[in-house]
Amino acid sequence: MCAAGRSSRRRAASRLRKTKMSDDKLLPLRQKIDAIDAQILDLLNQRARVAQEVGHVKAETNAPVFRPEREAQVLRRAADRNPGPLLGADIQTIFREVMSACRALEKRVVVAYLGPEGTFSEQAVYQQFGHAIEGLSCVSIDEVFRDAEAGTADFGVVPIENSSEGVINRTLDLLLQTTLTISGEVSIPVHHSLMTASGKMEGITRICAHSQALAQCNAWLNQNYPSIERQAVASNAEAARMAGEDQSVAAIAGEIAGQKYNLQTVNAHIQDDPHNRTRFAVIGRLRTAPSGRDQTSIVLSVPNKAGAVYNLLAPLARHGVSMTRFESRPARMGAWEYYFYVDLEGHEQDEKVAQALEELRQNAAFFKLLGSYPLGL
Ligand SMILES: O=C(O)C(=O)C[C@]1(C(=O)O)C=C[C@@H](O)C=C1
Repeated sequence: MCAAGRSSRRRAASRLRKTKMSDDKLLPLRQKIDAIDAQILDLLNQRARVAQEVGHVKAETNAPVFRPEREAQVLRRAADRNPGPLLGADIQTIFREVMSACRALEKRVVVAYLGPEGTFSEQAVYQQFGHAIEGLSCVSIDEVFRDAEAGTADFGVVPIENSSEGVINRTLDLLLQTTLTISGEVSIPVHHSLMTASGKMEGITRICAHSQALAQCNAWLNQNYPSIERQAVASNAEAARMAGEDQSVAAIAGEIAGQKYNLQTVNAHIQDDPHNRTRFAVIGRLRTAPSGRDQTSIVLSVPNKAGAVYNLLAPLARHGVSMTRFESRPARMGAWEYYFYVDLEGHEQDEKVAQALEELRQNAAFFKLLGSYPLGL
């Protein structure tokens, strides 16, 4: 064997010796991990058996299985008591999945969302419910509402506002009409990437994405691909599906959609706002109990006269209720000029909130309580 071959064998033998020395040191540590994992496994199933008993009590009293207020309290407590080194957010992710699995022993909730699979809406579903659920992919926000109203789904998750592009008008319009309530809110960071099947832009004649994503990446597209046609489609995941089937199509989508449809990233994080986030509403037939840190959403309308809105909201200041969000939307139907979507700090069952809501209800030309729910974690 030549010198080079002998040298290569020596290096390989040295690597093997180092690996064996390392494994000898790792063995007792891995045995410690195995012993702790056995305790975790036992404790998880102890917890699951108690959750099953909870499920039996709920079945006897026909009580709702999903309790957003209770889950918010469990997650807050886990993060507050977390001594580290695990990060609080990672501890909450773990406990969310533990509760999701326990809840599924009681009932595997069905959650409708704007599909297809791989959308940010689907990510929001998992952020709220964990993964032990049955997801129902819908082709439109309207269908999500219909499935939740019809009981085909227990809950729906719909986009309500994007930090770059503002409110999702269709969701606001449907919230006005629906019999459903808002029982939760989820906010997730939205990172858009430009993707193609080949990972290159040669031969690309169309860039497809949801209209919101095209708008959120408008400056970047103008800067980098000003001459390629842009086409709005039902969702980013749909754009990813198209790009996976057509070599002339590029998609703006998230990493999950890209992986699902076997796309390669051409450019990552192309959204114009690096802090781009989308807020989702969880809708269902559930009136959520107080969790200790809640928010209440309402819709109001007033006659079109000077100072009407200012006077209308006076009860909030009088009762010391903080307004956290205020959106106006032209009334597409009904007798009023505008509807005002208002988010308040507190739960409808809190005394000062209840008093303020009663005054608003009496003074407003139109009043609808959309729901009280735990503040996003
Ligand atoms: O406490 C309850 O009501 C439960 O059903 C238990 C549990 C949990 O695993 O902690 C599971 C589902 C609920 O949404 C809330 C909490």
